[in-house]
Amino acid sequence: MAQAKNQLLLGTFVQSKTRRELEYLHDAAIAVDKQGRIAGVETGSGNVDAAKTKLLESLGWSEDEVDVHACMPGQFFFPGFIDTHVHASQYPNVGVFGKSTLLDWLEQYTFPLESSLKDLAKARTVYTACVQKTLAHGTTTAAYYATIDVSATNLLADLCLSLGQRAFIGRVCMDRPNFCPDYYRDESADESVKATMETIEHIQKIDANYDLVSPIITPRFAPSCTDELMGKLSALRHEHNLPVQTHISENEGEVKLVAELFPGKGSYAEVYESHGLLTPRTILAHAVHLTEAEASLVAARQSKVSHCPCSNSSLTSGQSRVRWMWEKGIEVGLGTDMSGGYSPSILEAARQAALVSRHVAMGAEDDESRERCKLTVEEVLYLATRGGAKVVGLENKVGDFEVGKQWDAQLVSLANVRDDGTRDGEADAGNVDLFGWETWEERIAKWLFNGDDRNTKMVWVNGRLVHSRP
Ligand SMILES: Nc1nc2[nH]cnc2c(=O)[nH]1
Ligand SMILES: [Zn+2]
Repeated sequence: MAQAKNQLLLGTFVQSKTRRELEYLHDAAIAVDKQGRIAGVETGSGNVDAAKTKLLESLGWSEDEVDVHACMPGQFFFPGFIDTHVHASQYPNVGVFGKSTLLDWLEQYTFPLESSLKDLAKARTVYTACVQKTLAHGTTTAAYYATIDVSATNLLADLCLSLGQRAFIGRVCMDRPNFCPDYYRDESADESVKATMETIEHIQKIDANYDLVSPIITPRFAPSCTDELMGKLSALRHEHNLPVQTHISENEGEVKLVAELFPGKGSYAEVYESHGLLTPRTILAHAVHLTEAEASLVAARQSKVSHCPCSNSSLTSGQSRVRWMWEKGIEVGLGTDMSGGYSPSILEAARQAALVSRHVAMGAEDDESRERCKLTVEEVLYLATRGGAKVVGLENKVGDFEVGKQWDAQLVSLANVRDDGTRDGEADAGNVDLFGWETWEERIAKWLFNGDDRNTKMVWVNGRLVHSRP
């Protein structure tokens, strides 16, 4: 959808440059055209007004042709977050998991809720709330699992399009009788493929070029799928050139179950490999208990990993080793994995990724590996943006502020504490207090560890303003 006017954003822009480095562009200007594409970036003019004039001149745009948005003190623009693994259908259950672990959690909490969303009125309420809430937390792209129900899944695609969130929509496939409950299962592999095809065709109708919303082939995970289904879904992704998402090695009981259900396959990763499901466009959620050989196989196939630290702690699944995966050559992004994870926020996932990496460090054998395991502020924010963009295959479109990319961004606002101890917008100012002496590195660290949706003032996708906080 084209915007009525070109836009000009002015002020400070912060983005991941590399895994290790954030880039700070001060007194800068970014021009966004009506298609939501970044048409120009001007830095180094010395002040915002000079940057604005220079950029307008270079593009041949006149000032009354553009909508201008300038940062206030304490504010900065940041790329939109990318949630590489999230179950929209589980949103009502966030925080509701008791002491369960994966397999009993699925049976007790998850399958009953997902199955109930065949009620389309309920699905509309849940999906609307989920998309609005994640947008409010700065998530501009989400790789969603819906449910097995085609109409409800298609509704999620419609809602993402109308509310303006970039999304991958997965109609969940699960046909294994001995694992999936009778009340929530595809009747056969062929039925599952047919239903998936209905969602693909629906999305082709509403967003022909997948500009905003794309289908994604979604075998739930190996224990819920027959060999026949996995083979057929692989053929489907090949035929329609589509990405794939599934779960892998999340929990030790699950890994053992896969060994029992697929004897002779060697490993969990080999099960997917044997069906052609490990592709460069495959997103594997969790990957907590991968062996060295499995990680090498995943790296060789260039499949990607969605790290879901909040979920892995909540369901007692384990500690995923991000540095180890990076060193193997695997690209990693972050997932909220709602409602395995209790939070809709990728900022929270980034914070949890930093903490979990410290737990991995505490189990390391020597000082050097202890230091190496720990993820920095810069690294977890890379996971949340640029890394996530690579995981979902959109690195040429989103994740940073290069010319030619789409304006998928958030305006972050931190509270300035006044001399008398009060702050602007007191009630809604959030938890991050700035005293004025912090370096930019310190401001970003304070945001990472104490920020929340109160700090996310505006959110754009494809140049369209999709959320604003009064
Ligand atoms: N965290 C999580 N793991 C899964 N494995 C299979 N299904 C699920 C799910 O819904 N959530
Ligand atoms: Zn999941």
